[in-house]
Amino acid sequence: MTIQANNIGNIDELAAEFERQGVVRVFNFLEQNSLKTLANAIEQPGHYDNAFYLDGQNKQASDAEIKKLPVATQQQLFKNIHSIAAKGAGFLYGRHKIENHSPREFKAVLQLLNSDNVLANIRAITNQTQLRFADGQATRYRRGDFLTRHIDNIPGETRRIAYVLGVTPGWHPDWGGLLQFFEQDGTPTQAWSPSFNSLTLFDVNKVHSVTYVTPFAEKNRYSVTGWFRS
Ligand SMILES: O=C(O)CCC(=O)C(=O)O
Ligand SMILES: [Fe+2]
Repeated sequence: MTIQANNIGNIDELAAEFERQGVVRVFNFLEQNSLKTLANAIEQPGHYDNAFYLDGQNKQASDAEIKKLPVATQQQLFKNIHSIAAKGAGFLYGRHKIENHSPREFKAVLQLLNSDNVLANIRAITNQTQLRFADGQATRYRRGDFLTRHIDNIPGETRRIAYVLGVTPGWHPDWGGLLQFFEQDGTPTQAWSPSFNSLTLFDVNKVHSVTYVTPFAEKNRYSVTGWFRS
């Protein structure tokens, strides 16, 4: 199976925008049939574990594993996740790291992002000539999910450019789930609604978050995210 991209558009304009603000969006990234195939696969609930931050560690547990816990323990778990989040650290969302055993639609999108053509375009847009490959994960943010402020540049890893491919049609910006950027001091700057079929690219040193998905969101926020690495 293959997933295909549309023509990426005017590289010089995209590069100028990236240079100006360290973030740029490519709209209408995937070809229509490929987009439908991916959107259909990404909504299947079985793919995801809940990723969250607790006791200073990144953890993962499926819905079934959480449901098996006594109700009081479940409540305490979310209380603990929230009390760390209140201090500005942490996250809760559904995550599926794309690996060999992943659904073929997920592998195909990662293959596209690693194709010579896409890699060359991303290098040209970001002026990062040393990019070698992309890793990826499918993510699902449900009501109550969030990812607090952070940067993606982790010591010891070779992440250079973060990407987010929006795979939810008809997202309402009042539902939350915005990709929010900040100044270093925490002042909010731009926020992007996770618009369908847009590929957002940003510098891994930019401070950002995914805002809380509100209790009245009528959909889940799905995307494929990851990093172009050197
Ligand atoms: O989903 C997004 O918009 C951004 C995700 C993100 O910042 C991350 O996974 O590090
Ligand atoms: Fe991030």
